[in-house]
Amino acid sequence: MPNDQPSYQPNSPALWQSLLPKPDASSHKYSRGYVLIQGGYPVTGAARLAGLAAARSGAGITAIAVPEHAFSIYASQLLSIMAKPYASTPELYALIDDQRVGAFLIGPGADNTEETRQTTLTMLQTGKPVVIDADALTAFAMQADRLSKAISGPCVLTPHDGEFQRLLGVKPTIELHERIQQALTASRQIHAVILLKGAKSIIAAPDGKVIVNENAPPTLATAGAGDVLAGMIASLLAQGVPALEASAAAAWIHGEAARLFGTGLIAEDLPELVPQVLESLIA
Ligand SMILES: NC(=O)C1=CN([C@@H]2O[C@H](COP(=O)(O)OP(=O)(O)OC[C@H]3O[C@@H](n4cnc5c(N)ncnc54)[C@H](OP(=O)(O)O)[C@@H]3O)[C@@H](O)[C@H]2O)[C@@H](O)CC1
Ligand SMILES: Nc1ncnc2c1ncn2[C@@H]1O[C@H](COP(=O)(O)OP(=O)(O)O)[C@@H](O)[C@H]1O
Repeated sequence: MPNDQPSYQPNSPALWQSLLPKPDASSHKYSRGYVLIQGGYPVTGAARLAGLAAARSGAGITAIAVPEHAFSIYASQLLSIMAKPYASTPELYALIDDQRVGAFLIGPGADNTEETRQTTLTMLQTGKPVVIDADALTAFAMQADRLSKAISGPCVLTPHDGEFQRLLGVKPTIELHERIQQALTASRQIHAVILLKGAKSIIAAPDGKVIVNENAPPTLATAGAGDVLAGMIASLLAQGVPALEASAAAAWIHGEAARLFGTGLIAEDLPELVPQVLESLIA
């Protein structure tokens, strides 16, 4: 009897370790990757967590585009990560137009608004890698076709079950093979890598490749862990790692950092442990 269950690979460093970026003597901060994150208001912690994660994952420059009225909130708690204020939509789009940006992240704390939708579409128009998470997924609830039409470059969507259901009108199941099929169908429909988060995260690419990440302790079920993961993926994309491998590597490293920390994990702890995990993988 033919086996029509979708095939997948368990996530392991062997799938992506050789692609991890290594700085050398010719590196400068821009050549190591510039991540631009959309920062929202009043939920400001999420983009900052993502920024920390992007920077600790090796991006040479991480910046958060912030509405001018929220600038002091962001800037007061950021040092190496830059808060870039904008007073108008054209000013925000000028930040997005910066040729040096290597990858974008939108969603953490962005709010479910028309502005979030338009900013996402503007990022996608650049053709550069874009990570779409959290509120930027919700902002396209039942409008996945609008996203798929706009995607022209590498793109990773990182829904949890609720966001997946809002975006596509399909409730993810628990059964692994059916869940893989759901992620794969979404990936083909949207033309993006889908990282469907959970205890076992499914990472599906439009070409049919699927990786399942099980390196994830349950302590990751904590506020902001997804924001950190999104920042890590954006960082690897900005450093030139392809979308499927960037997603798989980030998921594995994220889980490993959580495992190293152990009990009492909060999202802030994850970026701090990423360098230790990267060191063991790159050495
Ligand atoms: N430090 C910060 O600043 C932080 C800021 N954050 C930012 O907050 C913003 C919105 O966050 P949010 O928690 O309000 O929205 P969301 O996660 O969509 O939950 C809404 C509902 O969805 C459902 N649901 C179904 N499946 C689910 C699942 N697997 N995991 C979770 N939920 C699931 C569930 O409803 P239920 O199914 O239980 O009825 C749930 O009540 C967003 O911008 C984010 O970036 C956070 O990241 C935290 C740290
Ligand atoms: N029970 C669990 N076991 C392992 N990992 C989990 C579990 N629940 C959630 N995670 C992981 O934790 C992260 C939670 O992300 P998300 O739901 O977006 O949270 P937030 O919006 O608060 O950042 C994801 O990487 C997900 O895979």
